[in-house]
Amino acid sequence: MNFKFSLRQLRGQLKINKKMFSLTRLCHRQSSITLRNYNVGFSDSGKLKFSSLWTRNFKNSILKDGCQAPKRRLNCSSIKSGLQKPLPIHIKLSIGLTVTGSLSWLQLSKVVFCQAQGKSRVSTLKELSGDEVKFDWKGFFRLLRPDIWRLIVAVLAALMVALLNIEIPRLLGSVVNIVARFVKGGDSTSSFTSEMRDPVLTLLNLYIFQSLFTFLYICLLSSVGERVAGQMRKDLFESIIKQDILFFDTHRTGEIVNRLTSDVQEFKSSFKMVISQGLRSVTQIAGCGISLYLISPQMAGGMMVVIPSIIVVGTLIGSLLRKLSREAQMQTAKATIVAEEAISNIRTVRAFASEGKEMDLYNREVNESNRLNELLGYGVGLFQGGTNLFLNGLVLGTLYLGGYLVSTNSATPGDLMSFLVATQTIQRSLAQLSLLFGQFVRGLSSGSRVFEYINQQPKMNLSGGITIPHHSLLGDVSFINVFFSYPARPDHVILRNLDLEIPAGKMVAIVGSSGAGKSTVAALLERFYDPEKGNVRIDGIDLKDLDPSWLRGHAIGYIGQEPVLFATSIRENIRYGCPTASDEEVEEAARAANAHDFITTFPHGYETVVGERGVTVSGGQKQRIAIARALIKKPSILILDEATSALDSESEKIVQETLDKVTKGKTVLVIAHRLSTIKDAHMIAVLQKGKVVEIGSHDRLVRLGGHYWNLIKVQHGETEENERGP
Ligand SMILES: Nc1ncnc2c1ncn2[C@@H]1O[C@H](COP(=O)(O)OP(=O)(O)OP(=O)(O)O)[C@@H](O)[C@H]1O
Repeated sequence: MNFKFSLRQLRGQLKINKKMFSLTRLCHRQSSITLRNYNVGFSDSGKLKFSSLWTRNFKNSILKDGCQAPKRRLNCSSIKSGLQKPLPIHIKLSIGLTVTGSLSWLQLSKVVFCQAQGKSRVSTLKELSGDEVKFDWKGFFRLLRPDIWRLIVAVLAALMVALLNIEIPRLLGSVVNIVARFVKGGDSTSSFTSEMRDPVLTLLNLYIFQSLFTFLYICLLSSVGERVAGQMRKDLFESIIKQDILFFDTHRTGEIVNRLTSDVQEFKSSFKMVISQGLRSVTQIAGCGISLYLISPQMAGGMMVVIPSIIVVGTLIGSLLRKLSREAQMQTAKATIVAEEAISNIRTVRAFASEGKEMDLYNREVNESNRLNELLGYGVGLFQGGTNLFLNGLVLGTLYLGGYLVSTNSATPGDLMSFLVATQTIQRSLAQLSLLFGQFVRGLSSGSRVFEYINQQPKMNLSGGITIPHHSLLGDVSFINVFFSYPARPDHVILRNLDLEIPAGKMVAIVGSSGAGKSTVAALLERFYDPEKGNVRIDGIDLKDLDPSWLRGHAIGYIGQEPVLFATSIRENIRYGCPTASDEEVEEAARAANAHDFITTFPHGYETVVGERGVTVSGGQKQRIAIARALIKKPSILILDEATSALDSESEKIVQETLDKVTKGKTVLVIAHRLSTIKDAHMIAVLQKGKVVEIGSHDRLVRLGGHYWNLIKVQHGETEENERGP
């Protein structure tokens, strides 16, 4: 059994006791799933030792189920192991045969190694637990706290509306009784008007107060709902934007945006509806129930038998609908992700003439979403139709029973009227509750998804640590014995034992074949990730001790292959590098980046708004704006990650001249594909499989005739090939 984890990775990921821990490997092959649990210990020499604890094979039957009915869940409950505790394991097989699982017992290890179709990945327990995320009530009340008084007043107003409703049936009953009395011949001592005045005026007052309270609670609840949703969005965005780069490596943009938009929206609607209508319905049911009892205990008794049974049946059906609703929501999100990816990568889609394919893919997801939503609609329709039938039957029953009591003089026509109105109120409230239940559940699941991200703590803080004053920062960079794998693929070691020194003010180039790990070196210098072993230092200080926001905001300037500009003015794009920069400083940076001249030729000059993703400026111009953006923070260290490789030869020449000019006197790490651009570098390091295999000046490496020479030969061949043309 060969685990390709390094010891440090495991420790880092699992936060386990160093002596011993257990690890479960899910291995998915064509015909079976194997779960193997290992005890992992350390030999005297410090090497990892695995001893198999138990193995379970799940053969065709389970697999077939899972394959033929994608997304179906399989429960392999209570697999006993050699450990002291039973290990209940729940495996979820989803489409595409990705094996995930939620191993609730895993207190020792938080990471499960999954292998599916030969591809392996490590997932955190949280990731694996999927939709099992709980709603964070504490977090919710924290959001509510600033508006608690508004909420309390809103709740009281909603209660008042409900309480006033309770009195209405009785008053209507008394009105009916007066009418009935006058129909029979009336009372000679008083007139119809004087008899009617009191109940009618009271009713009118009640209706007016009800309207006022309704207005009050709706206004207050809307404002509380909006504020809570707004704060939720802010907290969510703050949490997302602060997440480690790993988070963005492992979550799709569409999924993240979905939580920020539809999930918050859904939660807000549910919140408002549940509090206003839910509270009102419950109070009305209770209040009208009491008045029913006061009017006629016999009829109220009959109702008390019927209503709880409706609630039980309603709850059962509601929980089925809830499951369906969650699936429908997830499917809708899936469709959004497909659309989002296609739209944001429209150029690639167009270049491959894949519009049809994308449409098919989207249509398929939308069709599935429609199917589930339609199914949900049928379910809800059936449920509501059934509830209506039942409740109307209830009214009819009341009329029948009440009519009988009136005919035997056990009740007055007014009692019957009161009873009917109260029953109708209860009926409406129950129907409302049945609707609300689905909404409540949808709101909870959306809220859980939002809080899941809000509560996710990044491992790396964005600020805090040492800052070096600008005048004393030399810009000496060193990589010392660095080992690194991307957290999303810990089994794949990218850098091993990397040693690299970039003396202050010098330029060091990294070359090597594609995938050798060149950009990874730059990512580590920007501290997007921490090395698993070894250190990256600036002026002898470990990056981990430096303030990351100072590091990225002041010390290092990055110029990449495909600069992304924001859809705002050129001035604001340059100022993005240093928000406090004055207009003069912006122009100074643009001049340094050879961008001022072309910017001033635009009709709106620096105020020209670049289109989405910077499409209104050419590649070379975009790159020079990006250079100005990097220069404005006056960094001591510059990273040029294939900064000219996406440009045509004319733009490349201009940008290269710019770069030659701006890099003078700075510590520069250049990642270069075109070797001709780095001939003058102080040092060239050849990277192969994450290791520096050759280092020296261009001349020295050419003389050596090794890896660098081979790269030059290959590139020379490519160039000739290109020049000759097809
Ligand atoms: N975010 C990531 N998560 C997981 N693996 C990654 C990530 N980024 C890069 N890799 C992997 O790391 C390896 C090195 O990638 P890197 O981008 O550093 O190579 P490179 O030498 O810069 O290649 P190129 O010249 O093609 O840009 C590749 O195998 C790549 O698949």
